[in-house]
Amino acid sequence: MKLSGKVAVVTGAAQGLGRGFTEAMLQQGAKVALLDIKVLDGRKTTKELASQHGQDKVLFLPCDVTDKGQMESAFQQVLRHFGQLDVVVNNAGVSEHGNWEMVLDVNLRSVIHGTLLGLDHMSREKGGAGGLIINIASMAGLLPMFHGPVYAATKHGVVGLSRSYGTPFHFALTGVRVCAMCPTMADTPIQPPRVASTPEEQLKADAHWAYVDNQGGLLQVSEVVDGFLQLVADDSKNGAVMRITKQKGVDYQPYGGGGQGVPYASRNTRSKL
Ligand SMILES: NC(=O)c1ccc[n+]([C@@H]2O[C@H](COP(=O)([O-])OP(=O)(O)OC[C@H]3O[C@@H](n4cnc5c(N)ncnc54)[C@H](O)[C@@H]3O)[C@@H](O)[C@H]2O)c1
Ligand SMILES: CCCCC/C=C\C=C\[C@H](O)C/C=C\C/C=C\CCCC(=O)O
Repeated sequence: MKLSGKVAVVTGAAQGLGRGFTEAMLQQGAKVALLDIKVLDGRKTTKELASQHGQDKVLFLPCDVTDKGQMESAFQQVLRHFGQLDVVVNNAGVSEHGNWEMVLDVNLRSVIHGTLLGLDHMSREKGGAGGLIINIASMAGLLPMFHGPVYAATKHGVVGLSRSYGTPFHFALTGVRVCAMCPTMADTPIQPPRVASTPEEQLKADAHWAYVDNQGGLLQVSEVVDGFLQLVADDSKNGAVMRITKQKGVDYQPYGGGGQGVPYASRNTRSKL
């Protein structure tokens, strides 16, 4: 997809990877709605981006992605403000912590909801023009993570969701590509400090940073953004799961076939479009 003239929604856009994706899309001529629960940071980021790219190119909407009403209202406001929607980036996420239900709500439930809203507004079968949904998973969506079992479970869920909506069966109806990105550890505020406040936390932090150092350090946000732009540009990628690591850079998780809905989509669904 060429981004010039397109409209995107990015959740968790106030900082980190979400800010990076937003900035990159603005540079390529898109307009972007930034959604985040951090209102002060979101406003500050949006102001900075507006001064570089133009006030008419950005819109900040305070939004807790776990609140279904707030998400629905945010999507409505984007359509009212910009008049169209072409790209949804479900990026907001939190790392593992004591409240596992909250990790599940932010990292998986809200991504499912954001995907369904994106499909509602962009699907050809519902009068939309088609589009692109990129769900930000993690290498923890493909590997176990000893200090993040719930985090890993949510990211595995994001990969399964994206692969399933990214099948020919759905694309024939919607014209919406759905893909997932799986970066390894990246240099954003989500990373824990090297020095923790309790011995138990220190044990985890030491193991975490030993893993990061052993992998060649943290990815820079720009390395993840480069992969993101490749995925946006390549219209042949649907249901694709992009990996980004220090060792191999950008590549795709290989999968066998199955569960694609191809015979049904080609025999029945396609002929109705
Ligand atoms: N940094 C990494 O190592 C890494 C690696 C792989 C995947 N990821 C994933 O990338 C995504 C972005 O992470 P990041 O590293 O930029 O982290 P980050 O903490 O810098 O940014 C996350 C953003 O999400 C927002 N957010 C959190 N909960 C929210 C909610 N309920 N409603 C709205 N916004 C909310 C935060 O306010 C923040 O702005 C996450 O899904 C994360 O799991 C991160
Ligand atoms: C001590 C708490 C660490 C919290 C780390 C925070 C966020 C990291 C998020 C990334 O999405 C994780 C990315 C890749 C990790 C994948 C597998 C790790 C395997 C090794 C391990 O178990 O640590």
